[in-house]
Amino acid sequence: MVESSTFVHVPVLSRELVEGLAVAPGGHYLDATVGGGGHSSLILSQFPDVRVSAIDRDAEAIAAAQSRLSSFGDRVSFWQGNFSDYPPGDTRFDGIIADLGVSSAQLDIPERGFGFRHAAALDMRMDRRQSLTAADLINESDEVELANIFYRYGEERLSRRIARRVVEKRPFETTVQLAEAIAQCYPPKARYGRIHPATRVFQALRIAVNQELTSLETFLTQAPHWLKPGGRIGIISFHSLEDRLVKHSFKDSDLLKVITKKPIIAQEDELEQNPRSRSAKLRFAYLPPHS
Ligand SMILES: C[S@@+](CC[C@H](N)C(=O)[O-])C[C@H]1O[C@@H](n2cnc3c(N)ncnc32)[C@H](O)[C@@H]1O
Repeated sequence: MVESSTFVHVPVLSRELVEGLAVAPGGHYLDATVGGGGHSSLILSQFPDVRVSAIDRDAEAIAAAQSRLSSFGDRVSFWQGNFSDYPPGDTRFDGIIADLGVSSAQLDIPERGFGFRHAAALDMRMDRRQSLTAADLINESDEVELANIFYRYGEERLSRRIARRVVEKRPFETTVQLAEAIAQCYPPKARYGRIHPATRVFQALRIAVNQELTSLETFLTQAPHWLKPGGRIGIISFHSLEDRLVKHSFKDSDLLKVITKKPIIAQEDELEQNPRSRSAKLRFAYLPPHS
């Protein structure tokens, strides 16, 4: 179990997310990706009479958020699982937020296998009750399948070359072994650029292992039904495929009306302080009061 002090995540677009949610006095909010509890903590502390139901599929994130939000007592409750499987029962929310992808805390804990700075087993499962790991995908998928994953989810130009090398060199056990094999597919100069050549493939593998896009698609079809009339939904995405799904599901929804025609992005001050905010896009929609 990870101590909450080691599970640190600086939330992005916090001000914009909380403002855009237009929090109602006494309201009940769903944080579908509580992570380290940053966004929920802001909502609970700024609005003393609201409640938050918090979801995360990662047990360590839930433990960290429970500890961070303990001072709010029974104003906050937790559910561990995929937001696409959430059972809201008869509860309807005044607002729903999701801040997609991986947290810096998950990336920074070597044993989780999301990063490649330290040697660790190729895991990458957000929910460790799931059996499929990154090692399974890397060591068992065929070459075409791997190339497709690297290209589609990582926009990796050398997807085929990397897939061929992976198949030649496998089995891989550790993150570092895989990162080195990927780097060797690049000319030496490119290996020392600002972004490590394995970054895109690692992102792609993570998205595939956790089936992030299918989970998001299911969530986007269900979440509008969990809102009270007038309730808002705000989603932060970090990947162009995710943002496209969010944009189209809001625009094409029979239930929702779009609030943000263009996505909200981070301001200069946040971009300087938190490089992760560079790719963040926030979109809002609402359920009209008389729907
Ligand atoms: C960017 S972090 C959220 C950080 C959080 N907003 C904060 O302020 O600390 C994303 C979190 O979403 C979780 N997550 C990603 N996909 C999920 C899904 N389909 N269902 C539930 N949780 C998910 C991850 O485990 C991770 O903890």
